[in-house]
Amino acid sequence: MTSGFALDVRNWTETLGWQPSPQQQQQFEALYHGIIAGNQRLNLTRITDPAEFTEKHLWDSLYGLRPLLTDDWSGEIIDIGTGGGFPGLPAAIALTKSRVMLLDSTRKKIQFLQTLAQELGLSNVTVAVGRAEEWGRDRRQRARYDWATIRAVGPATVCAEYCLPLLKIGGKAVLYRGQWTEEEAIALDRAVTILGGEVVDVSATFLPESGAERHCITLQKTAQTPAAYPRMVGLPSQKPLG
Ligand SMILES: C[S@@+](CC[C@H](N)C(=O)[O-])C[C@H]1O[C@@H](n2cnc3c(N)ncnc32)[C@H](O)[C@@H]1O
Repeated sequence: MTSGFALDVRNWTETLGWQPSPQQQQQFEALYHGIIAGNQRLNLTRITDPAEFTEKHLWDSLYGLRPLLTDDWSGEIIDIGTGGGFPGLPAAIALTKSRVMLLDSTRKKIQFLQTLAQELGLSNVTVAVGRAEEWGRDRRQRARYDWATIRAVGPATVCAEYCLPLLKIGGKAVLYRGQWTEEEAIALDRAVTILGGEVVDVSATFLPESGAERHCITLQKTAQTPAAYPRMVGLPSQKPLG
């Protein structure tokens, strides 16, 4: 399709238990080129090298969704603060039966992602401009999603306040983190207890090429989130729970 992009997915079966089909490989490649083109006018990513993109955007996005990759999973995911479409777009490519909502507060990024999703032939993607705090209070969105993903949007306690109100009871949220400290774990436990959830998994790994440290923190919603949450726009990050 394009030159200069070598999608090296040799170890994906070993590390993810999953391999992309030829069509999915083409979509990943087209995603790379779309992001690089968009980067010229939007600040989407500092990662432009193809191998680094494969590891830090594609593999990293899918690592947090490993439990879904082994199934013919057909639920609804919301990617909160999706930015350039991560982890949401790799998720939509890999999970062909899922529906993926890409939410971001920056209109121009969302307009770009809408066009990109169409170019990639992703009919399972919907996009929206909005703040997670407002969406969590919107009756049409609250308690609607099976899974939420959130990467590089804020402290874990803030991410929990953005994600849990949007999940159905039993739904899960994956918080993508780099390092993970005891202090963060304690604060997150307190926050999720307030929000009607619990931490069900903390998975530490290293990126397969660079060896950079990653943690995926999985939350599960176990009860209705109290009506007071999420708090008004800006408050979760100004006064984090926990
Ligand atoms: C650093 S970028 C991360 C983008 C992407 N998730 C990734 O990992 O590459 C953070 C994004 O979150 C969005 N964002 C921050 N706070 C938000 C909120 N409360 N609601 C919706 N989007 C938010 C910003 O507009 C920005 O695009």
